[in-house]
Amino acid sequence: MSKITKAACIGGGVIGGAWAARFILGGIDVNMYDPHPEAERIVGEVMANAERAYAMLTMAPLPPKGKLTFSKSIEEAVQGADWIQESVPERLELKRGVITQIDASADPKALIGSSTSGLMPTDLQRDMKYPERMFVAHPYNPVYLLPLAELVGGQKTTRATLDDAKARLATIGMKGVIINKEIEAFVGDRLLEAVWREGLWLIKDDICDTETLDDVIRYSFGMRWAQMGMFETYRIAGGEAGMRHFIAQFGPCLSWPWTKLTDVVDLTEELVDKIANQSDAQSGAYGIRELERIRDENLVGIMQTLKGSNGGRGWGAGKLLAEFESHLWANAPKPEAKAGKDPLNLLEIKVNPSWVDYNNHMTEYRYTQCFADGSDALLRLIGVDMEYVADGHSYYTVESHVRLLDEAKLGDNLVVTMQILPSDGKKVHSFMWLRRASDGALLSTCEHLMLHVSSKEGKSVPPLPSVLEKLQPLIDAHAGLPLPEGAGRHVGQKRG
Ligand SMILES: NC(=O)C1=CN([C@@H]2O[C@H](COP(=O)(O)OP(=O)(O)OC[C@H]3O[C@@H](n4cnc5c(N)ncnc54)[C@H](O)[C@@H]3O)[C@@H](O)[C@H]2O)C=CC1
Ligand SMILES: C[N+](C)(C)CC(=O)CC(=O)[O-]
Repeated sequence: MSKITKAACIGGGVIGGAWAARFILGGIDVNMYDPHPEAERIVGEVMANAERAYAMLTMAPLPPKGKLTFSKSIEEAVQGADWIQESVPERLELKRGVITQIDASADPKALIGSSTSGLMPTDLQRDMKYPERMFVAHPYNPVYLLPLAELVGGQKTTRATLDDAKARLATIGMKGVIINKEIEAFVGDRLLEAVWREGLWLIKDDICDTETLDDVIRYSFGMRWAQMGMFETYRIAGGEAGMRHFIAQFGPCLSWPWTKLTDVVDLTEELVDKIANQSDAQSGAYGIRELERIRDENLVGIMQTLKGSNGGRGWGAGKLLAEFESHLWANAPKPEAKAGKDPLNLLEIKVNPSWVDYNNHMTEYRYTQCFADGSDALLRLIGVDMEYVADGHSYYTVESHVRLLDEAKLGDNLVVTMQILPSDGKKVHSFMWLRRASDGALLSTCEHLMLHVSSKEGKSVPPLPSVLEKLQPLIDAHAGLPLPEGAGRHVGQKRG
């Protein structure tokens, strides 16, 4: 599969900095050019928030981080890059000049994406020598978490360029959506501008203030839109008769009309003051980076929930996250099952902010998650991968007993180790320990029982030989070990 091996980011503000973070956390080296005197600080702060977000987002093994280098010119930045992302301010002349400069210095085969929110790619590629490789890759803020990029070609862009861009974006967890025809503001910003335009009228006309307007969005259709778009949502709203009934009922309202969409609000100084003051009253208690972190935690939670939706198959951005994680696992170095008398070292995990509860320590079900992920790590070790599961074989957990012995705190690095208790492969009985990495303190234990099943036959069966030949040496190596303290306990039994 084609991938991005080296990227250049031209412009490192809100969007360019976050593109750089997406590339770097995807294991890609980035050359950045931005003449802003504080570009390194700004990109560094975006990078820190992005790393924090990824630690919450996924347990899958990210590749080693790419290297970030600041360049002194566009010419220097684009050397060796096979993906160049332009993210300079939204002014046609400036962007066209920058893109023409990139074109003149870059490898003629390198792809050149523009982050423009609405300019036409045909206008941007006008002066290029190799315009066929230039397109709009319009992302959404924050680029390191939101996976969409609208891919829009100009008159001289080839279809192969757009297909290639889409395939490469998939390797960094992004969904490239190819837009059929070029149009100002593409699809997303056309929709957003309609809502934004109407919102400005509602504030100007004192129908509501900024906080009320935002509450209307976030307590209602904002949540719906994270998981289904407008058409799927309205299909459901049509009841059993679906979309046709919905249009029959609400179509006529469009001409009443309920919007002022054709009118543009005059952004007078008075209106800008009004909006800015209301916005300060609404959110001024938080700094921008703080708001970014809150936003990121919420987005991570939404994506993780969507990953578990639809009977575990995932939905929308959550399905994409699951596919990205499979890609990461498939590309990670394969762990080897080393048989020996020591407990198996299975997993290292960091306690992230969304795991901490009102008692200010890791909430109880996350202990269980650590052990579930620990037993998944054992399964990877013995060759139970997605292919094996797709073939109709798997292990199901049938029993587990977790003891909470000490508190895991925000930011702690945790380690899961395992001793395999007497088992025959069809049954895997184990004992796991969760320890704090810094001082080895024991925080929790779990006694755990899994059965190997044939999902086609709906019953427990022995594992296939390919798995048993990796598992048996581990079982044998631990066979003579004494039972760990805590194994075989019942709930409420005194320690000792
Ligand atoms: N902010 C947003 O929510 C989104 C913005 N975009 C698009 O991304 C692009 C950048 O927007 P932002 O990052 O928000 O702007 P920004 O103002 O945060 O960043 C622009 C950066 O470009 C740098 N710059 C200016 N001239 C340059 C040059 N000649 N060469 C290299 N760097 C130069 C500036 O120093 C600045 O750091 C725009 O096209 C915008 O429409 C796209 C999606 C969302
Ligand atoms: C406001 N904006 C036009 C720059 C917004 C975008 O382009 C996309 C986004 O992230 O909302």
